[in-house]
Order: sequence, then structure tokens, then C-alpha cells
Amino acid sequence: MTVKIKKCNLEELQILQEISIETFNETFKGQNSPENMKAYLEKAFHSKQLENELSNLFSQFFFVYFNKEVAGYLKVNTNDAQSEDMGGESLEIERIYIKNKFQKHGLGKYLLDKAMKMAVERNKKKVWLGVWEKNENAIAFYKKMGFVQTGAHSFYMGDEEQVDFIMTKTLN
Ligand SMILES: CC(=O)SCCNC(=O)CCNC(=O)[C@H](O)C(C)(C)COP(=O)(O)OP(=O)(O)OC[C@H]1O[C@@H](n2cnc3c(N)ncnc32)[C@H](O)[C@@H]1OP(=O)(O)O
Repeated sequence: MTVKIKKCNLEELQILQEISIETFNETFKGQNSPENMKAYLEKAFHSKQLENELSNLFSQFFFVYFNKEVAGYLKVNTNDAQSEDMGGESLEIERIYIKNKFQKHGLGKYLLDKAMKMAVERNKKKVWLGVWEKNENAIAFYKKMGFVQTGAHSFYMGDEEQVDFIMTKTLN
């Protein structure tokens, strides 16, 4: 078994779009209406939207490969690219998504470790993320990784306002 991380570039937009849609569907389809899912997917993962995000100097995407297959991805933001104004000393993990069939094999932790390493290299003081209050699996994972809830913010899934817990890990 070989696990590798590779930075995602603009040329790989289509692969990013495919895995983004696939993993978002796998994770949230069961708890949200088809209309809200469709509205969110079309907006968040539109080619133009992903192109803008991939071109942002303060956002970075990484694929994790299990053997030769893309098994998941990570998106991190710093500075103004963060989805909340957390300042220059923070790094945001905006997305860690592993395909269902590759979960519980250590790949989520692998991507999280990558984000933590980036934060240390950039002298950040904390790493934070927003996770849907009903996403118990991810909340348990982040707690296991040492994150604690420090707040909450609103988030729109289609026309439905949902609550994201903000979870934070302070770096030494
Ligand atoms: C900021 C955001 O992106 S929020 C959205 C998060 N993403 C999702 O919800 C998408 C769907 N889920 C996933 O992609 C994955 O399940 C993730 C990212 C939550 C976890 O990734 P995985 O690869 O499954 O976890 P991984 O195998 O690396 O587990 C690492 C550790 O966390 C533990 N862990 C993982 N999931 C859970 C859980 N649900 N409950 C308790 N512990 C857990 C593992 O047991 C493991 O512990 P260990 O190091 O002692 O062995």
C-alpha cells in the first residue's frame, strides 16, 4: 500500500470537481433535501468557483492517493482566504474529505497532519475549521485529533440555514 499527497493545480480542476461532488454527496445526501444539495453543489463546485479558489495564493488543495487512486482531498486557507476573519496567525482547514471506501485507513489523519505541518512552517498560532453540528463522524474525528469547540457560525445549504461548530487546535 502506498499513500501519497500531491498538491492540486489548475490543470486538475476536473478531478477536483469530481471528487468534491462525489464525497459531498456521500457525506450529506442522506440528511439534506435533493433541492438543497443540488443548489449547494452547483454553486460550491462550479468550475468557475473552483478555478477562482485554485488561483487564490492563500488557498491550497491537496489530493491524497491510495496506491494510484485519488482517495480524498484537503483544502487549507490562510490570510483573507479564510471563510471567517480569524487573522494572520490562523490557518483554516476548510475541507478534508475521504471517499467512503477509503475511510478509517488513516488517510484523514494523514491530510490533517499535512495541514498541521503547514501551520507550523508558517508560524501560525492556531488551526481552525467549521463542521456541521450534525456531522457526528467528523466531529468525533476532529476531537480525537485534539480540536475543541470554540464557537459556531451560520452556513447555508441551499436555502436552509445550518449551524457549523467552529473547532480549534492551538499550536505550541
Ligand atoms: C472541515 C471539514 O472538512 S468538515 C467535513 C469533514 N469531512 C467529512 O465529513 C467527509 C466524510 N468523512 C471523511 O472524509 C472521514 O471520515 C474523516 C475525514 C472525517 C476522517 O477520516 P478517516 O480517514 O476516516 O479517519 P482516520 O482513519 O484517519 O482516523 C484517524 C483517527 O481518528 C479516529 N476516528 C476517525 N473517525 C472517527 C469517529 N467517527 N469517531 C471516533 N474516532 C474516529 C480513528 O479511529 C483514528 O484513531 P487512531 O489514530 O487512534 O487510530
